[in-house]
Amino acid sequence: MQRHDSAAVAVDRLVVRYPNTQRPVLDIPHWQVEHGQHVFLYGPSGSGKSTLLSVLAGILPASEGEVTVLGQPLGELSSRQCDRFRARHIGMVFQQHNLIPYLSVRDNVLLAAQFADQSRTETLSMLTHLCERMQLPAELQERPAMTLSVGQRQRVAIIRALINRPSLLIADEPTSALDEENRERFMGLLMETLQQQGASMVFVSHDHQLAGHFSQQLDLRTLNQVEYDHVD
Ligand SMILES: Nc1ncnc2c1ncn2[C@@H]1O[C@H](COP(=O)(O)OP(=O)(O)OP(=O)(O)O)[C@@H](O)[C@H]1O
Repeated sequence: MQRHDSAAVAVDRLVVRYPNTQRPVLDIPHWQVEHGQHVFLYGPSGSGKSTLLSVLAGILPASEGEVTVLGQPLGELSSRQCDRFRARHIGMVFQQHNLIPYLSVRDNVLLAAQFADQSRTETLSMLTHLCERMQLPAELQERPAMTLSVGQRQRVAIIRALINRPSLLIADEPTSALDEENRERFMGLLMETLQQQGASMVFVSHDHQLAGHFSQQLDLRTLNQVEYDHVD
């Protein structure tokens, strides 16, 4: 099997079916994301965007084919190894940012950093640095996540995803709860931080106004050979 050590993501002959369903959701002959590339992935509701992100994150296994992330074929990992690989190398931000409401911002972030190879001191200094970059006042670190505004929580979710200096960031509609001004500011900060860290990103959104921030815009229908069910 061909290896793609030079790419951040490489997908070969990928087929994905959910359990108890015959028809695949994804059938992608080949797709590659280069290191440092930032991909804006779009497509109609039900076309398989979230499914593809789950496969890239190693949350959902490929039914057929090979998915290689940062040179590691995910199919070669046990589920425990896959969890560890994800925690160390992949940052994830979802629409539901899943912060633990009663834990402080700091503890929410430290929880995500527990699998990282960096020390607690390094993590805390990275947290301070990212709070500055994301324009979050330092005193917010002590506050329970539930006391933050939606925009602040979204920025904490990004900080949590970046705390382990991931090489790949996977984002599913992370800006959906933000107003236009906060969205633009959030995107600017995110892109700057990613560039600084040299990370790649696959970002799913329905909001085409954001597409200009990305090095590549990709309609999933051009990759996926499965006809999606129209629900719109
Ligand atoms: N757990 C599941 N079991 C069975 N089918 C599923 C499951 N999750 C998603 N699907 C189906 O897979 C297809 C793709 O869903 P997916 O959530 O990946 O689409 P999407 O492009 O992200 O949609 P949206 O833009 O609405 O979020 C849909 O037909 C959906 O019903």
